[in-house]
Amino acid sequence: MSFKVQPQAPAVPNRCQLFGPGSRPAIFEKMAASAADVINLDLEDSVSPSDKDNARKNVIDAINDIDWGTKTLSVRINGLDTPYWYRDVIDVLENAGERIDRFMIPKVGCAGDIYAVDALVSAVEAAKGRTKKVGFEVIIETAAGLAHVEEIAAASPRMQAMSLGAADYAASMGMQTTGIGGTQENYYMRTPDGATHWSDPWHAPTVAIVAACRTHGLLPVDGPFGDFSDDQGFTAQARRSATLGMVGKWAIHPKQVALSNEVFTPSEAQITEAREILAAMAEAEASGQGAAVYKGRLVDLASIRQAEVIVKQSEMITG
Ligand SMILES: CC(=O)SCCNC(=O)CCNC(=O)[C@H](O)C(C)(C)COP(=O)(O)OP(=O)(O)OC[C@H]1O[C@@H](n2cnc3c(N)ncnc32)[C@H](O)[C@@H]1OP(=O)(O)O
Ligand SMILES: O=CC(=O)O
Ligand SMILES: [Mg+2]
Repeated sequence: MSFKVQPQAPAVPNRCQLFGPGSRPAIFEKMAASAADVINLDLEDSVSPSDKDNARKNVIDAINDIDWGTKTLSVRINGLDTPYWYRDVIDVLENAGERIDRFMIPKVGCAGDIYAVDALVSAVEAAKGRTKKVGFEVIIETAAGLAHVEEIAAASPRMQAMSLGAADYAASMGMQTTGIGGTQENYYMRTPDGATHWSDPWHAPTVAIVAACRTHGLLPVDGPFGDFSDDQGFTAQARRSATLGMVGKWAIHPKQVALSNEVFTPSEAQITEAREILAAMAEAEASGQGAAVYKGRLVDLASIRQAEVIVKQSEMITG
C-alpha cells in the first residue's frame, strides 16, 4: 500500500439507481415504493426542452411531499453547456427541503465543471441557511470526461459517486452503435478455429472509473442498459461491472431493479467462501504462516483483503 492510504467510499447501499423523468410525476410514488437504494429524479435527457420548467416544479414537490424512506435521493441537473442547469440548482435548493441527498451532474468534462457547480451550490446553501450539504455524483459519458476522470473524482469533497453513461459515451466517442450498454454486435474477435467471441466495449471506461473512484473514495456505478426486455443481457453486463469493482447499476425501468440488486448483493455462497478464507488465514497466522491452502488454491494476506470486500459489502447491505 502507498503511504497514502486508500480512502473508503461512502458506506451507503448503492446497488441500484432507479431513474424517472421529472416530467412524469405519476411514477414518483412507484419509484419511492421500489427496492432501489437510490432514486434519480431526472431533469436532463428524459425531459424535453419545453417541459424543463414543469419538471423542475414536479421534482421540488416530490422532494418535499413524498416519503422516500431511507433511500438516497438524487436529482440529475442539466449539463453545463445548457441554459437550464443554474436554474435547476437554484430552484431546487431554494424551494426543496433538506431531504435531497445529491445532485447528479451529467457530461462532466473536467474538474472545473465540478468547481462551477460547487460554487453555485455553496452560495445558495449559505444564502438559504441550509444545514445539510448536498453531495455530488457525476456521469462520465464524454471523451473529455474519460480523459480527465481522475481530476474529476478529486474535484470536491462533495463528490460521492461516479457513473458510466453508456449512451452519451458512445455518442461522444463516435462509436458506431445505437445500443445503450451491453454486447455490441460488431465488437467481436475471431478465434483461430473460426468461432466468434464477443468482447466488452465498456471495459476500458469501467476500469478507469473504478480506479478513479477507489483512489478518491467514491462509489463507482454502472449506468443504463437500454434494452429492458433483455434481462439476461442486463445481468451479464451487471456481473461484468461487479467483477471489475462497481457497486451498482442504473435501472431505467422498474423490472431492472431486482436484477441489479441480485447481482450487487453478495450471494450466500460468496459470503460463506469469504468467511472460510478469513478463518483459514486466521488459523495460518496463528501458526506463524502468511500463506495457506484453501480448497486446493493459494490464499495469503491479500486474500484477507479480498474476502473482507465481500464481507463488508454484505454487512453494509444488511445493516
Ligand atoms: C440514457 C439516460 O440518460 S437513462 C436515464 C434517463 N431516462 C429515464 O429516466 C427513463 C426512465 N424510464 C422511463 O421513463 C420508463 O420506464 C419507460 C419510458 C422506459 C417505459 O415506460 P412505460 O412504457 O410506462 O413502461 P411500462 O408500461 O413497462 O411500465 C410498467 C409499470 O412501471 C411503471 N414505471 C415505468 N417506468 C417507471 C420508473 N422509471 N419508475 C417506476 N415505475 C415506472 C409504469 O407506470 C407502469 O406501472 P403500472 O403497472 O402501475 O401501470
Ligand atoms: O446518461 C446516461 C447515458 O448513458 O448517456
Ligand atoms: Mg447521458
